[in-house]
Amino acid sequence: MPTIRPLGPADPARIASFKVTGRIGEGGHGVVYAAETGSGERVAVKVLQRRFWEDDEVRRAFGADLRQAQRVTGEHIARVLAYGIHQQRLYYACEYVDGPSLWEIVERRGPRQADEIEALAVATLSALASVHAAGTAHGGFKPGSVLLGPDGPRVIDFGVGRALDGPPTPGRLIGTSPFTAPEHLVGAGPGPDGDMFAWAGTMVYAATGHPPFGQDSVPAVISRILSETPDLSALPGTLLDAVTACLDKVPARRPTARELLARLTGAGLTAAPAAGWSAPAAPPLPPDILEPGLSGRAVSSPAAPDRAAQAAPASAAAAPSARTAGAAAAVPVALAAVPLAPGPQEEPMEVPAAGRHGRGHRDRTYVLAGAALALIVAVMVALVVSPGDPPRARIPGAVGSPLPPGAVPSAAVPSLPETPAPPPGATVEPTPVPSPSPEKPEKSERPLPVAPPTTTHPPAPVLHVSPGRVRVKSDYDFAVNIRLRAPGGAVTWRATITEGAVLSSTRGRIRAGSSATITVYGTPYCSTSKVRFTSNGGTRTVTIVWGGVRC
Ligand SMILES: Nc1ncnc2c1ncn2[C@@H]1O[C@H](COP(=O)(O)OP(=O)(O)OP(=O)(O)O)[C@@H](O)[C@H]1O
Repeated sequence: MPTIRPLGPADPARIASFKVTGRIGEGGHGVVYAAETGSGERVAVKVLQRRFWEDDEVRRAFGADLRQAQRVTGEHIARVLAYGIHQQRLYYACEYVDGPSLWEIVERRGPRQADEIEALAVATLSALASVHAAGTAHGGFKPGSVLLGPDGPRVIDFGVGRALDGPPTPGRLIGTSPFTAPEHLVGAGPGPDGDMFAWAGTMVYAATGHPPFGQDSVPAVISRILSETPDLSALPGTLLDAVTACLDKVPARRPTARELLARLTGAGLTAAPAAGWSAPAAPPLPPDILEPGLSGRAVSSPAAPDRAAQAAPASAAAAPSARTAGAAAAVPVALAAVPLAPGPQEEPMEVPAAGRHGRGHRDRTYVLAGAALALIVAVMVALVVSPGDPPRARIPGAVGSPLPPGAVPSAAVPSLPETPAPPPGATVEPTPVPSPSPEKPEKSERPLPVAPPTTTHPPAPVLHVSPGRVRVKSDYDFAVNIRLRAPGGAVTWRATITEGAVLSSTRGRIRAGSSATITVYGTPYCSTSKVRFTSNGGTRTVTIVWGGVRC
């Protein structure tokens, strides 16, 4: 089972509606936390690095791809439960799988036995078939994407790789894993065919402990992916044809997950190994052991106890097999621009310009579709503001367009209610009266009239709440600014929000006569978020109805 470490000072206590309970690990894209839902169910929440949130293109793709991923269900899937934005970071929550990844288990215990690999093949093909049937692709399948839970393998992170790799541009390589399909190396976007290539590589990894095309240096691995046939002799014979077919350099010639699944189950293979899943616990790996990536660094592997006993061929170690090595020289791909020692795994690698297709086309489609959806969505968003308890006033989402009939009732924008009387405990202090100074003799001997002592009320604190215009950047990316004002005395406020959105800040103090603005980031469709402000200037509730085309 994954080791859950305590949270550090920089870790969040909550992510949207999830209560964060510990830190599971950190990958190339972000940090994975253990968390709980309101009903105490354990989930894994991955919070991506901030650079992804900052990239408009990635944010848009993330929303579109995760929405599709949310529809994927299946026995061997860790379902995506929610996704959104948390403190300027993209996150997604998925089912927690109580087990190590295939990568961790192979690093610890060495290559897997034939029956386990066969079961792994069936389970992961079943998962990929579900992903592809939902109209999406995994986009980053690798040994780290397969978690070995107590009830069998579960595939995680589907759809995410597509979003995060970004669109192909001349000179930028898509995919940074040694399991990447050749077409991605020359600019095509991730898709089901690429998943099949990565699936085959993952099976080779399970059987040998090494990616099929090695992991020694970036140019060498790219070169082999593009032109060589790996050594598959360690695979169980039952999988040889399937894996060979999936490693075809021509994407269209690879079988689909569904076809392969039918073929393998037809031949009697099942998703359960003969001895059953042992759900082996993998102790945490030392920090210097990284998951195989085209990082330019070889993965150092500790001498695992049962590894030596496995018959992993020496030639299948980090270097390619003898059978594949010779062909590398013949590859006509100019790799001069590829850095030999690239930075972190996530950095895009430079390759000679390639054609723009695949993801580029998909992205353009998303942009257009997103714009159209955004327009539709924009007119279906409504805000409701109330001064604490109902009845609430309903106002349209101020997007400048009439709402479609039946979507959200339109109404005039009401003026926001004031908090009436000052709080009963307000102190009233007398205004100090200057006493005549003995050092300064008065010109007149007649005593000046002394004003009777006065008392003034300091301005009573009152909180005004004004939701602004709903900003719809894409069919996924909604935000509402809420302006808080303190026209009377200083106001100290706290905000809480129900599920489905994230606040830019949850507490603050506004000086008398000043204002502050907070942002509510909305994520899912068809839900309602309530932001409740409690303060010494009254309680206010803003109800946001996130409309959408699928409501
Ligand atoms: N749903 C989950 N349930 C339990 N553990 C998980 C889940 N998802 C990820 N983990 C664990 O969290 C840790 C970090 O996972 P992560 O996916 O970030 O690693 P990675 O594959 O190296 O990253 P990346 O895909 O970003 O390069 C791993 O130990 C992984 O097994």
